[in-house]
Amino acid sequence: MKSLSPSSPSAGAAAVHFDFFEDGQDEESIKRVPLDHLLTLLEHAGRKALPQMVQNYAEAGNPVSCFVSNPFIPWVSDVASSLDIPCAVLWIQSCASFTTYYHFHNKLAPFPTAQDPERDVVLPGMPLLKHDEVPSFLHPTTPYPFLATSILQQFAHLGNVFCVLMETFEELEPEVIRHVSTFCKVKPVGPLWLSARASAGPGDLIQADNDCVGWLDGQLPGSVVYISMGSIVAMTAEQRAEMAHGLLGSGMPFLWVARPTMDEGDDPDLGLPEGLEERGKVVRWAPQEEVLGHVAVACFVTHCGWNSTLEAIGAGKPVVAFPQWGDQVTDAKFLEEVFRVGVRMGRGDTWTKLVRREEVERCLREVTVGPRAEEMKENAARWKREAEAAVKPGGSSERNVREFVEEVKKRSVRRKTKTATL
Ligand SMILES: O=c1ccn([C@@H]2O[C@H](COP(=O)(O)OP(=O)(O)O[C@H]3O[C@H](CO)[C@@H](O)[C@H](O)[C@H]3O)[C@@H](O)[C@H]2O)c(=O)[nH]1
Repeated sequence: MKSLSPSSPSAGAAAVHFDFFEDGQDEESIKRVPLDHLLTLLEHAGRKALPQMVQNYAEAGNPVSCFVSNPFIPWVSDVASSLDIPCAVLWIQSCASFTTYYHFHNKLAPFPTAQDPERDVVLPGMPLLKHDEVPSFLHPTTPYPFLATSILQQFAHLGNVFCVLMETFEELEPEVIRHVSTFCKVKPVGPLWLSARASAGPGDLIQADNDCVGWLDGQLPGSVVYISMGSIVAMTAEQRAEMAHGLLGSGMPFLWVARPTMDEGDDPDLGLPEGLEERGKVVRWAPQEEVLGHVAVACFVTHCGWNSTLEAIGAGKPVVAFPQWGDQVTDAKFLEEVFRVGVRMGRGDTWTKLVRREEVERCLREVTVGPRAEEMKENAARWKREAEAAVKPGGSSERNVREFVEEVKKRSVRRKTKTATL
């Protein structure tokens, strides 16, 4: 990866400036590194690089006043402490997931175990979670225990951070936010994509296929299914075939973000049924926020990554929830049963299960036709209004961002005073 200096042109547009450090890997070798080892490599390189980057910024006249880490890089708070710079965390999943991980880490409630894998989980401020609604990395059968280890380290580092910024909003998860606030300084500041749009526009590292917006312009209002599985998950060839036939069976036009799996490499042939593209459009990366905001889109088939979940909420679109792993299974429950804007297509960790074409078709019909679909549409429209209000001046998230900035400023002044008196 190329390293950029503070004065280099940044990657990403508008409000967000991306900076990079060397991880010692080239583009080919990194593909062969297992995911758990990648996190270790990142930590190793990051612990060395961050102090140097901080110094570079100071020398360029832009001293760093605060670090904001995310749940996969908890070691950042150690670096911040060693430099005497305040550190916050941006928790980029739901508050429901946060409290679940917190209770698991601190052994505050019983969770499914190898001996009792189907145990329900009861937590304060939360609806009951069935065993397949708990973030799947915490389940004894997970093939990705190292991801749980990595996320849980965040909770061991909570004492190092002065605030947990959360990508959610108070009106969306009121009870659980209230409960978490009793043991942790949490500030819900989302949906961040809505506030970024209102300020200067988001940055995006991946080039989107913008033609698909022109294609959407030619479709009838409320007619199109949008399908996307986020930035990590790709459907297997078998699942792609079932999805394709389900879409054909539904009779609805569609915009589908489809990529080969890691095992398939960069092969451009996705093996989709012939004639499929007469009925819809398949792209490798879409400008998702714009797509979800488009009047032609009727519903969103999503893997329920938390960003996609909040983008659906903020755009007011009903969803077919197709969770794959981790927090997505919890998000799917909330989308269906708490926010009441969607139906679940398969339960729990669907990573290794196949969802058949009939089920795809049934879910698409359920979310777009009939009284239940109307109710979901109304709920989605209400959440859109709530999300927009949260980030407007005076809204709950906007107030929390302002309070956070004031706190950083105060801490910065205190640090300067301390340095001056030494
Ligand atoms: O064609 C596409 C596809 C996706 N996106 C964007 O990519 C992001 C995807 O994020 P998310 O929905 O959260 O999915 P993942 O990329 O899979 O996110 C990982 O990180 C999330 C936040 O921690 C977790 O909730 C997920 O489970 C985990 O898989 C969203 O902002 C989308 O708008 C695009 O812009 N264009």
